[in-house]
Amino acid sequence: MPVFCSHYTLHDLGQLSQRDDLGDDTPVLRATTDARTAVYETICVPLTNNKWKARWRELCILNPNEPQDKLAEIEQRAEAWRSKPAFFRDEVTISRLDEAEYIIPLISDWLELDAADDWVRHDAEIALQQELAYASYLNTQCVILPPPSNRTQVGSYARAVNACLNSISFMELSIRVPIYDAVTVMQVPSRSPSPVPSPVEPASRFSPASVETNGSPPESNMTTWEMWDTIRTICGYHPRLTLTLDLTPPLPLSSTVLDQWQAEPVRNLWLPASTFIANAKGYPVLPKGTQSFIRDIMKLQPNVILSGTKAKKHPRGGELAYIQYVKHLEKTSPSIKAANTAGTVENFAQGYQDYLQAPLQPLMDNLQSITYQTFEQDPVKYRNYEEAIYLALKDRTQPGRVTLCVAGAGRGPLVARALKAVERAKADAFIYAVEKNPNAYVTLQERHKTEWGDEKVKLLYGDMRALEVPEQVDILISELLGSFGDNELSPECLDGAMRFLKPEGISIPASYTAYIAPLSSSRLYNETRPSKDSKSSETPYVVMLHAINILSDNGAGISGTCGPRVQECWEFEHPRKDAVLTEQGLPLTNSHNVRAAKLTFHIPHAGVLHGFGGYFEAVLYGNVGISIHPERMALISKDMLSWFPLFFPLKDPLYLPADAELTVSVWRLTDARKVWYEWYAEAFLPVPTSSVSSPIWRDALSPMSPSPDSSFLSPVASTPTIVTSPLLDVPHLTLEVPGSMSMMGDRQREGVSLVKISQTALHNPGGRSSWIGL
Ligand SMILES: C[S@@+](CC[C@H](N)C(=O)[O-])C[C@H]1O[C@@H](n2cnc3c(N)ncnc32)[C@H](O)[C@@H]1O
Repeated sequence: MPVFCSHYTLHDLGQLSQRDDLGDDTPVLRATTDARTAVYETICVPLTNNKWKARWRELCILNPNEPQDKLAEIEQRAEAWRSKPAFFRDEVTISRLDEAEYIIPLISDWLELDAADDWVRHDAEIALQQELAYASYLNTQCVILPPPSNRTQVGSYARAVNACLNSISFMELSIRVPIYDAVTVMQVPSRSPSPVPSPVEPASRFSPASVETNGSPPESNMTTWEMWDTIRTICGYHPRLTLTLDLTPPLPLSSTVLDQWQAEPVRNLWLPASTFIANAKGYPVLPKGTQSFIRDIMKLQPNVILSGTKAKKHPRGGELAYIQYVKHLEKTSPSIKAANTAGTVENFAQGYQDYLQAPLQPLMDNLQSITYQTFEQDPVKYRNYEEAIYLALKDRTQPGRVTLCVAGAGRGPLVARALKAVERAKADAFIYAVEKNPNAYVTLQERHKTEWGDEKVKLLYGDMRALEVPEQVDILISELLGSFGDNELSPECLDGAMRFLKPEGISIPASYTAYIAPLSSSRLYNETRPSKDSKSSETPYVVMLHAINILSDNGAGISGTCGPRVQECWEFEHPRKDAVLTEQGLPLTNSHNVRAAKLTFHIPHAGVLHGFGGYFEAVLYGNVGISIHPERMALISKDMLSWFPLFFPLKDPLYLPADAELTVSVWRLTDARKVWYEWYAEAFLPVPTSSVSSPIWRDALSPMSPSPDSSFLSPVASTPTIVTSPLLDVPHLTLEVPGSMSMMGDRQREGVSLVKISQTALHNPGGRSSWIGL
């Protein structure tokens, strides 16, 4: 549940201090009582007051027009302060420990950590350390830092914050960042102390207004998200660095640009009364775009800080109308509603969001009963399997007894569903149930004795790749699927089981397909980063993806060659026709289960790539399937609980500018003992050909590439490397557009080259960090 917080300004506290009924209360204590009576949980107050601001300015911003002896005296005092920074009691708003209990302190917003002037930055950093040390002493959990305002000095701001993070333990530093691009570059910082006369050499600290003339960097047009990205990157993705997203600026027309924030550690939303508009009755409401942004971001459960609500900006409703309205948005947030509805994945996954789990190895390991029990809670998977078996039975034209085999029966739920389907189809059927887990086999024996009986079911104990079955069957049913389809070795196990399927027999599932999408998620990056364990960033994890953003869209990109937002890697079909078999009907090698994919994604907005989401979709029989594909799961197997996606991490984040084209290579590889995945990515930026002197043309298409038009050359040495769009890479360098592509603006593609801008390492070569045992 988000915590609601009321912002009190120094002016508000000043007014409270004038009240006759204050008694023993301080203004902060009274503000806390008032807010908590009015359904807020906490209050947010400036940590310091104008007395501190005046002292700091007096010490740190010198006026060169002052007489020399006065300047020398101030400098003495300033040095004394720098050597032992401390507050006087009347410079802080919270001087009693009991005042601090329900407080989120705001660090002084006039501190210019990003001032253009070196001295101002230097002294602002000392003051920041002083304020943070005091807030930490007060035992506050989180403080809010003012936003950077001078984008050319964001690096200095971030360096100072990083120094504070490393010197102060426990406390979270939350940077207030405007949600959208409303901050302008300031040649003269707006928070600069009072106007000062022109500078005198050499003491540049005399004047913050004198800056950014000679040799200063050009004005930056960073978006606010890029500004945040710079800060958190400089701070090394510090786990105690969070965001206070300021909703003061109006939102952009395109909401997808705001999706970036979904993947960030948003701790607080700063929501001023001025963002609200009055509805027809005069009550405060939010514009449509802001409503839907807040509903979406509620899945991160940020605290909501309401500001300026006492100012009577809107004719009706009073102060409480704002909080009531935001609470209504929270209640109607799709993710909160889903989380509160029994039977949904979101409800089932409570507590598992973004929690990394090692994928199961059901072939190598024997599963625990509790794991089977968790599978068996899934209402959708078994329903769809039953339906697929039922349809397969109904479609049969041959008369007589039908034989089925459940390969990998576990504790027997698919045997029970197969029996139900047989009953519904009124078929004469016999079922073999194969299982290699000796412990689950006891449960199977129990159910066989008490529920199923010899007439309907025969149990077979052993590995389906080696076991002999008394007769070939008509329908082979299995569920050996992982989050990426083939990652629990279904292809290898079913290769072994195909011996006991009749030549014209049916496999349920008939096929399964692996998909990936490029993801941003600072949380998952933090969990898998190499500093913890070098293997951790080369291991695919099962994870209920939550605070993430899929960076790609369905656009073809400027080159016209990008695929959809979530793309297919490869497919496995059963029964399969391509393997060379031994006399025993087993494949000679596992080469036919090797796969490779090279996929190109369009990245519409700047973002940081932290890894890939891995998903699968399976055709069970006919039009019955199961899917965790993010865009199709609701249509194919809504509320199916058995699989969370896979996350393929990257060791290092890869920054992608807007309109970049990302080429991702993934391999499924194998030797005699194991199967593993390797992956890497390259980023390209389309530029007009005229600006490219000599493009390096790509080689012929790789024979491994499943889709010829998504293949790129392997990286070449020089940086930046220039390659052409795959579409342009045809014999004689003529532009031949395949039929499906010809709709994409040829005008755009003509004259467009792709400049390579970055690349990741190859992850998990040879399966050195993660593999699945055969
Ligand atoms: C994912 S579980 C599914 C269990 C059950 N069919 C269900 O749907 O609840 C896969 C089962 O297949 C078994 N299994 C995996 N590989 C096998 C093999 N090569 N031979 C026999 N059983 C196998 C595992 O022990 C496990 O019980």
